[in-house]
Amino acid sequence: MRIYQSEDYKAMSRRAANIISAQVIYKPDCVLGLATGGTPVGTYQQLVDWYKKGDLSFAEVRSVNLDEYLGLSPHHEQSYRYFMQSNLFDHIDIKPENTHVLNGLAKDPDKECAAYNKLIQELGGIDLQLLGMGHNGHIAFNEPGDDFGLETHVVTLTESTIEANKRFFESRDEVPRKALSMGIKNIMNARRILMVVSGEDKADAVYRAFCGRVTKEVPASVLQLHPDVTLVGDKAALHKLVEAGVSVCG
Ligand SMILES: O=P(O)(O)OC[C@H]1O[C@](O)(CO)[C@@H](O)[C@@H]1O
Repeated sequence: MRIYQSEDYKAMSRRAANIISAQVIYKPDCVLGLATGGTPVGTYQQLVDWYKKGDLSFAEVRSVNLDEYLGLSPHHEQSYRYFMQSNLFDHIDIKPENTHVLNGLAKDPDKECAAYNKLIQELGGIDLQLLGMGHNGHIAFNEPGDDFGLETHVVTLTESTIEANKRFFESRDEVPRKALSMGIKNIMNARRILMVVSGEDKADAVYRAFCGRVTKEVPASVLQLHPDVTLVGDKAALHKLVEAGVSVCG
């Protein structure tokens, strides 16, 4: 596992974007696993910037997103499809038909999940999976206690995730209680993982994920078992790792 420590959020975002752009340059038709949440926004802005300068093209890239709220239409401003369109897809040359986000309005959510697993397989698997991490150590919407063997499935969000995500909605009541999410198994099957973390409020989760034992209670801890993980964080998010003596690259 490689850990890169950046001075601040901007530098962290630039470094993460560098790793993604290297993947796209190395394999122009790669399959990128993409994430939502506040943390990757700066990474997407940097990629858009490089695309606009003509340094990068996504014309052949295929993408699969980690998760989507159940019950939200793709046009809902808090849906993850909307997030991806407004933060990335609408500003680069990726072909719309090559972008895949779970359908939050699927009539049969279990069928939608099964079809998504098949899709990932048909695309040839994920080359590089971008991940953020929740304060309780969740990755995608895999909450503490979820089985590591699960593929894409319907999830009931924990109170802690609802609490963390209410900042995006008018009120707590509007936060959907369920979501569709890739499982830990899909994530672990990705050839490479890139996790981005930022801020003091993530320092504990980072420490528990990478210095603690591997446990379902901290879903991100499973990444200790993946052969190719890069963790990119700012000083505030990584300081507990550094204090524990874990070696990081500057
Ligand atoms: O980057 P943020 O906004 O802290 O979110 C962390 C995690 O929470 C989620 O947004 C889901 O709650 C994930 O998609 C993300 O990885």
